[in-house]
Amino acid sequence: MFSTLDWRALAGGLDGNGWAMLPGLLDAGQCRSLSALYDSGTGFRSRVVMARHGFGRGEYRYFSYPLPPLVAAMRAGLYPCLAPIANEWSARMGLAVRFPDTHAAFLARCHAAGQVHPTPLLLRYGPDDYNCLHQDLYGEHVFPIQLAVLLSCPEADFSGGEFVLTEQRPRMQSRAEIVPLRQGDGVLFAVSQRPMRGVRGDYRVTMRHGVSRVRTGTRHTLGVVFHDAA
Ligand SMILES: O=C(O)CCC(=O)C(=O)O
Ligand SMILES: [Fe+2]
Repeated sequence: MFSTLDWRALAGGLDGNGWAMLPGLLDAGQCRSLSALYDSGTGFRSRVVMARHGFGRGEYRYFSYPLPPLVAAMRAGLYPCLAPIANEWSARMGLAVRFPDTHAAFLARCHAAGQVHPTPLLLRYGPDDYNCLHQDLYGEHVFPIQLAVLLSCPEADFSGGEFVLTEQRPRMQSRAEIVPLRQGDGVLFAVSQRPMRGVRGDYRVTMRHGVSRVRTGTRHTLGVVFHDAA
């Protein structure tokens, strides 16, 4: 399903910048039907009001299993394309962990360690809502790349609310990047750490992501994390 994408270019973006765009991953109808699930409130295991936890302002809901077919297909379909990149990152960072070829095998590992709760989620932001810079870590097992898809249409449905990534290199101050997503665009990005080539070999950089303040309207996002939660 995703094997026809230009994975050399995508791996180049992930290696170089810590993120890569998947333009037009979902069409407008798919975006609308996923967004509509949010308010229907069915098919979710929990709802989080971000302000209650100091995560920002806005809310999100984690899907329950079974995931909506489209979400399940993206999670299982992207994983095998990402696992080789994740394995190269592990090797370059001197980590022992290696990721199996299939998402089912990786989930079995998560589940055996007690990480059994599904992590794909829908987020909803209204005026003045935002998402603090964070990392989606849910236990010992971490797949180092995740996906977010913008379901709303910038300028038509909302203004502000930009997807922000920061990268912190050892002994240096953080730098930020904005990913200019349109409706249906996906962004693959590093969950927490990735290797960066330096003159004396690879070193680790720390990534965080968040969303700047929504000025007007409503913004929905789909988040797909590949590890499950404890
Ligand atoms: O709403 C967004 O664009 C970011 C969502 C997020 O934090 C995630 O998908 O992990
Ligand atoms: Fe996140």
